[in-house]
Amino acid sequence: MIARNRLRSGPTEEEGDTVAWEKGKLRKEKDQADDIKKDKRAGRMKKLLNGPRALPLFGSLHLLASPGGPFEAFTRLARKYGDIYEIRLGVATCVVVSSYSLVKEVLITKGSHFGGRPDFLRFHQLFGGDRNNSLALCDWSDLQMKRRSLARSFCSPRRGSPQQEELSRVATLEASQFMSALTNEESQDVLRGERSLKPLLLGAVANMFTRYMCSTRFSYADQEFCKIVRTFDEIFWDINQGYAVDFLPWLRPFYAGHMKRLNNWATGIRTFILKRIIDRHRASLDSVNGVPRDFTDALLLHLESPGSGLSWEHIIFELEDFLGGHSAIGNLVMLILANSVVHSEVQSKIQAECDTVLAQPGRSRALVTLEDRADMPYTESVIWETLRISSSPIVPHVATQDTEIGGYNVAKDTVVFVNNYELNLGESYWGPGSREFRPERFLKYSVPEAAGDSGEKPKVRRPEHFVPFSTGKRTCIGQRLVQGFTFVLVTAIFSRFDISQASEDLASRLLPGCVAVPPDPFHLVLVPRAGKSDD
Ligand code: HEM
Repeated sequence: MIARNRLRSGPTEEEGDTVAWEKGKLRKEKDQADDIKKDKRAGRMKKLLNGPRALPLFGSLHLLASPGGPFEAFTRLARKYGDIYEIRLGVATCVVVSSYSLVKEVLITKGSHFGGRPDFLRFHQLFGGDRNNSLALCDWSDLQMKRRSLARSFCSPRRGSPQQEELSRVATLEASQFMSALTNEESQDVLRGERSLKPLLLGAVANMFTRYMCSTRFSYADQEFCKIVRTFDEIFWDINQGYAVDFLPWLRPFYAGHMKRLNNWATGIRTFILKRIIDRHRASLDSVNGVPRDFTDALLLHLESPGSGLSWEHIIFELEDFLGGHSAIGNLVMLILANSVVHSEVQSKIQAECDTVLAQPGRSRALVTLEDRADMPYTESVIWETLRISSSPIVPHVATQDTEIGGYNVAKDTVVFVNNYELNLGESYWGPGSREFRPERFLKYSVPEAAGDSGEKPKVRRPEHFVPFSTGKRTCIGQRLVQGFTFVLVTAIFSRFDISQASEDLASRLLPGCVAVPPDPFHLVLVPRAGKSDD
C-alpha cells in the first residue's frame, strides 16, 4: 500500500522526500555535465580520475571483500570518490561508473568505444580456449554482429510473430509436464522439502529451451540430461563469482584444478549437444527445404549458405551459449519463489491473479499462458522486483580505444564496471525503502488517487534507469525468453502449490548483487492447493 501511495499525484511526506531526492540527483548530474562542457570549451580537459590508493601487485582488490558483494563495495567507494572513479584490481586498470547518465554514455552514446570484454582466464577455459567463441564474453566484432542478428528472431521474438507463438506453446506444454513430474511418486521428497526443487525446475526450463530451439525434449529421469543441466548450473554459478585469478593471472598454478574442471564441464556439454541434438538435426535437415524448423536448423542452414562467415565451431558454441541461458531463468525462478515465500503476501497476490484468470468463463486451459500476461500485472511486477533486488551485475565492458567518460580520459584496455547496484537499489533512484521487496513500485494506475478502489488494472512500468538486461549494442539477447518462460513457470507453480520454507533462514540465504543461487540451495515445501491440481 505504501508503494502504491507513491504513485499518487499529491505527494505524501515520503513521496516528497523521494521527489526531492530524485530532483537533487538529476540536478547534480546536469551540473556535472555542464561542468564538463565548460571545461572542454576552456580547453581544460580533466585528465585524472580519483580513486583508492593501490597496493603493489594486488591493487585495491582487498577493498571489494564486502558481505554485500563487490558491487556493494563499488557503491560504498562511489560515496567517497564520486560517480566515476578509477580502481586498480591486480593487473587491470578499471573504471567504475555509478550514475545513470554515465552508464548511458558507456553503453549507448559511446557503446562502440566500450565493446570489449575482460580477458579472464576462466572465460577462455569455458569456450574451447578462446573466449571469443562465446557471445557474451567475446570482444565486439563483425562476427559478433552476425551471430547476434542470426539469433535475434529466435531469441528475441517479436510480439505476434510465429516464434512468439511457438515460445508460448512450448512453455505451456513443458510447464504441464513439469507439474505432472512434481506430483508423481518420485518427487514426494521434493514436495516435503527433503530434496531441493532446483534440479527438477532447471530440467523443466532446459526442456523449454530444447523444445523451442531444437524441437526436442528429454525425460526428467534421463541421467545424461540431468548431468548436463547440473553442469550448466555449476557454470552459471561459477561465472557469477569473482575469483582473484581473474585479476591476478600469476595465481594460475594455484587454480589448475579449477581450470581443468571448467574445461571438462565445457567438453561434457559440447559432447551432449553434438550427440543428442545436432546429429539428429543434421540427419533430417534435407527435409526442411530451406525453411528452418527452429534455431538449430537456422544455424545449420546458415553454415551451408555461401559466404556465411561462420565456422562449424561458431555454430556449436552459439547453440551452446543460448541453451545455457536456461540456467539464468531457473535461478531467477528460484529467487522469485524464495522472495514470495519470505514475503508471504506476494505469494497470495500472485495466486489471486492466477485464480482470477483461470476462472474466466469458457477457459479450456488448465494453466496460465503467456497470453494472460496483460491480465496479471502484479505477477509481472514480481519478476521485475526480483531482478531489481537481486541486482545481477552487468558483465564488465572494456575500452577498445583511448576515449573518455564524463570528460575524464579513459585509456584503451581499461575495464569498465557499470555499477547497476546503485541504479537498482539506490535511494536516489527509488526513494526511501529502496531496499525493500515491493513489487507495487512497478504498477502504475491511470488515476493514481483511485488506485485499489476503482477496480482498474494497473500497467507495469519500468523507470528508464532500471536496466537489468543492460542497454545498448551488447544488451542481453535473451530477455524476451526470460520474461516469457519465467512468467509461465511461476504462474504454473503458484497456481498449483502453496509454498513455504523448509528451514527458517531463507531470507539470510538470498545473496545481494547476485542472480545466481548455489547449485545446492535452500529447500522449499510445496503443498498442493485444494481443488487446483487437476490438469
Ligand atoms: C535472469 C536472466 C538474465 C539476466 C538478468 C541477463 C542479463 C544480461 C546482462 C546484464 C548482460 C550484459 C549486457 C552488457 O554487457 O551490456 C547480458 C548479456 C547477454 N545475455 Fe543475458 N540475461 C539473462 C538471461 C539470458 C538468457 C536466457 C539468454 C539466452 C537465451 C541470454 C543471452 C545473453 C547474451 C548472448 C548476452 C551477450 C550479448 C553481447 O555481449 O553481445 N541472457 N545478459
